[in-house]
Formats: sequence, structure tokens, C-alpha cells
Amino acid sequence: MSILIKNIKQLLQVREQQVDILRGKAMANLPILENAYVYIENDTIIEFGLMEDFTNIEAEQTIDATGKIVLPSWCDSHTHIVYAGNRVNEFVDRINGLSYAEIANRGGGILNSAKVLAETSEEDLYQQSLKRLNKVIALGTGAIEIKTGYGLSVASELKMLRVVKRLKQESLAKIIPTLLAAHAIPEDYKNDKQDYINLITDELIPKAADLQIADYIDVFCEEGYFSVEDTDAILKAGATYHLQPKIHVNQFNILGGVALGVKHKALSVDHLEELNNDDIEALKNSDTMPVALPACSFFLGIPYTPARKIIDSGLPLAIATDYNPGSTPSGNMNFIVSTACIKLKMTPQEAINAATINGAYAMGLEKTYGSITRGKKANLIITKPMESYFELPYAFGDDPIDTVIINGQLFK
Ligand SMILES: N=CN[C@@H](CCC(=O)O)C(=O)O
Ligand SMILES: [Zn+2]
Repeated sequence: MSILIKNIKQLLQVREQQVDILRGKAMANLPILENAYVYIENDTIIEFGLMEDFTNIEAEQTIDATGKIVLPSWCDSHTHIVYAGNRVNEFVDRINGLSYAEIANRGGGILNSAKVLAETSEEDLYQQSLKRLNKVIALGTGAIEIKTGYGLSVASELKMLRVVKRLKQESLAKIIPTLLAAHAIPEDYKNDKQDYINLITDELIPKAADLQIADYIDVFCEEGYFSVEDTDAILKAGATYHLQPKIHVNQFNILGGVALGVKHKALSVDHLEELNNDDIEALKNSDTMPVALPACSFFLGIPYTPARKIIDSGLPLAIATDYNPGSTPSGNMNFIVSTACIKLKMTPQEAINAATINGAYAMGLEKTYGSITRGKKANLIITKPMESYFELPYAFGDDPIDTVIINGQLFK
């Protein structure tokens, strides 16, 4: 199958040379071609350029993108989209004054999702998750990380990983599985946290590694969940099985998880709603990507990650949805890009870089996704007609997308 997209008003994120990561000031540069074309064959970007340099290419399908913007599909590097049911009652409880922590302390929160997931068949869990996955692909996401963490037992965590594996096999989108068994202390272990940690390090990690069913390891390093010492032990066990960390840190409290993540060569440290100078210093001269999750801040009413401080310190930044039933029941990357501009004070150029190339980096996919580069995967968004790409973040809450191409195939 070959597709030619012609008369593109603005072609965004055009990189002649491979770029792995954008840090600091480099995030302000979003390379664009005005009045351009892209040619794809099967699942690969073959050629692109200006219409004035276009010499006829015979394609099986030609799309006229007059007045429209084309860009690489979004790379969402942090989600929990495999879950069962929802937590809409807790949403109402929070409106009525309870905090996220108070709900969790009453046995709600992650434990509530774990209980429902345990009672849900694997097939049902797959179908519920597939619906969400297809919804976010139609919203422009072409590569997505999916975490476990609502299993909290060997059997249920493996059930979640099998569901992610099936999504990965059956979807056109690129899917990256992460083992987040250390998401909360299960009810049965509430007085024996160490026993649960041992179960993760001695049983679950070796099993997941043996099945080659997880690419990364995650821990929720937070008061009331896993301490820095717990996180250290779990990441050490993960390293034995070559599972690189991508961890939840600094969502509510600064415990020292950022420096710990850097010490363990984490691919990313995510959340960072709370961040101090020691954290910034720890991230300098590292290859760890800070990841902001602005929709979580929006939904919970907690501080936004200080993106300006991060970028102005010369660090890179990625943005992701955190799609999950408790703190972010939305996987709309278009909204994330808007929120990054409106609330994190990122420019449209920085936000789009954070949601494409840097998002790809935060999943280890920077060589194959995240930019319009010859040889990369043909995952593209064609927008509805607009004056300029600034309208993408500006018209927040709109669905700006006309067509989605995933792996060289028309999805929407
Ligand atoms: N903070 C930990 N995990 C999720 C929320 C999980 C939940 O509430 O179900 C997050 O990233 O926000
Ligand atoms: Zn999360």
C-alpha cells in the first residue's frame, strides 16, 4: 500500500537527520515545511518535501491536504488504559470534598480498581481496554505505553500483561508494556508491605521477565505507597532482569525518587508536580526524561509540573496523558498539548516536541517514531483545515483531527 499526501499547508516536525531527544532551548525549534507533501509505502515514510520540488510519484492512494496540517502521531509515554469499570463515584466524592488521599485511605483509589479487575474476566478486560485504545488512536495517538498496576497479585498482574500483549498483537499502534506491580499495597498485605515487595522482586519480576512480557518497570514512589528504599529494592531486582525503570515520583511529595531514578538510569521520571532544585540538579547530565502529566493536575486540582523551570534549566521534557480511572480518565493527547501551553506555559513548538520526539524517547522509540524522517514509521495525523498549527493547542477541547494513519494504514 502506498499513500501520497499532497498540498499540505504545514508539515510539522520534519527532521532530515535523526534526533533522539530535545533538551532546553532546542525544544523551541519545531521544523516545518509550508506547502509540502509526504509519500509513504507500507508502514514507512519514504519521502517528503516542498510541493514546488514535487516530481510525480504514482501512489495507490492520494490525499489532498489543502488547508490542513500534517504531523507525526502523538507518542503517549504514560498510561494505565488497561483497567476494569471506572471510579466515577470517587469523582463525585472528590467534588463533595474528599481528597485523593482520603479516598485511597478508605480503601478506594487503586485498591478499588484492583478489586474490580480481579472480578473481571480477561476477555472482558481486553474488550474494555481495546475500546479505550481505539478511542485514543482516533484522537491521534500512534505509540502508547501501558502500565499494569491494578492487579496487585501475581495472577492479576500477569493477566494485565497478557491483555497488553494481546492489544500489542492486534492493534496497529505501537504499544510498550510496563510492569507496575508496585502501584499500591494490596489489602492482604497492608500490615506486611515487605512481603508484597518480596513477592514482586522474587516472583513477579522473574516471571514477567521469563515470559518477555514487560519492557520497563515502574514503582509509585510516594508517601503511603512505596518509599525510596522500597523503590530502590524493586528497581535493583528489575535491573537483574534488564527491566529499565520508568517511575512515578513527586506527585504529592518530594521523597528523593528523582535522584534514585537517575541513579538507576531510569528512562523517565513521571509526574513531578512537586519539584525542587535538588531534583533539577539530579536530572542534569543524565539521560532520564522528565515527564509532565498535566491532565492529572487538571483533574485532581493539584499543582502543575513546573515545565518552565525544567526547560529553562536546559533539561528535556515530555508530556503524556496518564490515562487511568482515578486521576485522569481521559487519553486525549490534543488536550495534553493544549494544557501544556495554557497551564505549563510551554510554547506550541515546545508542547508538540514534548508530545512527539520526546514522548517517543520516553518509550525507547525515538529511532522509529516521533518525527517526519525518512525510514521512520508512517504514523501521521492530518488535521481539519486550520490557519496554522497554533490552532491545535488554542482550540482546547476540540477534536482537531480529520485523518489518522497508523503503520501506513488509514485508521480514521
Ligand atoms: N499515581 C499513581 N498512579 C496513577 C493513578 C492511579 C489511580 O488513581 O488509579 C497516576 O499516575 O496518577
Ligand atoms: Zn500514572
